[in-house]
Amino acid sequence: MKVAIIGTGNLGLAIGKGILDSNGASSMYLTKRNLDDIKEYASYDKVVLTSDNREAVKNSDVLIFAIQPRHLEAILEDVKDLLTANHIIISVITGFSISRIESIVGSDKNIIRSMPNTAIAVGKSMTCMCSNAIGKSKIAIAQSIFDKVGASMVIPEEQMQAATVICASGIAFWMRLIRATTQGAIQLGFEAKEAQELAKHTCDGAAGLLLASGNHPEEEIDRVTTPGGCTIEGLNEMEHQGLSSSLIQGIVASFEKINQIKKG
Ligand SMILES: NC(=O)C1=CN([C@@H]2O[C@H](COP(=O)(O)OP(=O)(O)OC[C@H]3O[C@@H](n4cnc5c(N)ncnc54)[C@H](OP(=O)(O)O)[C@@H]3O)[C@@H](O)[C@H]2O)C=CC1
Ligand SMILES: O=C(O)[C@@H]1CCC=N1
Repeated sequence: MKVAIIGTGNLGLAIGKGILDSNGASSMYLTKRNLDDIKEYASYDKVVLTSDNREAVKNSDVLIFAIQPRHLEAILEDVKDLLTANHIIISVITGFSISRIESIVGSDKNIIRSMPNTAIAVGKSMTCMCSNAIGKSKIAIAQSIFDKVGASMVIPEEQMQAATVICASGIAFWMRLIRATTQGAIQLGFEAKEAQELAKHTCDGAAGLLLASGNHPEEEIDRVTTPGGCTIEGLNEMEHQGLSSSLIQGIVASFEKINQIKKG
């Protein structure tokens, strides 16, 4: 698979790294205007660095657009005469609809809108995606790329905003929970570094238990809560202080904001 990342910034580089680490591409073009930021990748066998998006499109089958929303239209206009029915066009751009992309490049192109998260850099992204009518036949190819760097799910386009909040912003939400746990551990007497290790690995273990067993979180909670013990005491106090409620309200606020941004 010949892959091009158009716009190798924070997310584009994370995707590129994830695909390279998983041997998911036979060649990879990385584009941006200022190549100094990614010059360390020049020494990779399969990688070509260029500021010429047209060169990248000509030499690749899978095109992953990871620029800021305000740049997409001009870049698509610039390359659209090179796009063919064989290209798989993947946009990771927040809030940019498939119909808007079709209006620039045509509805006869395979267009996939996907929302990975930054854990793609370590092979653990939860990536949601949807496609236009013609792109449905290629979505399995896109999934095979993103499954190498985590898990993927095909969803209707109407759910992409919600998926952005849960999976992309979700990385930030989970980081805050890990930070708060770290602060708690420091208050209980651990050194900051130790506290962070304890919080990170416990979080990883909790998610790992659910992924491996398919159990509901409450089932795993039941296994740790000794009647009259310290776990239920802590859990109930967290709920008295509104833990679940504040998380749900935060998620809903984030969703309302993303919909406002879309309308704006
Ligand atoms: N799923 C997620 O977790 C997240 C998704 N996003 C979405 O991903 C997209 C990218 O976000 P992010 O990586 O944070 O943004 P960045 O600004 O870090 O990256 C965009 C890159 O595009 C490059 N660029 C700009 N113009 C061009 C051009 N004409 N040709 C080629 N490259 C160009 C810029 O480099 P240079 O200036 O050198 O050209 C820059 O490095 C956004 O649209 C955002 O909506 C964002 C954050 C999180
Ligand atoms: O914060 C944001 O608006 C973007 C979308 C998802 C992650 N970052």
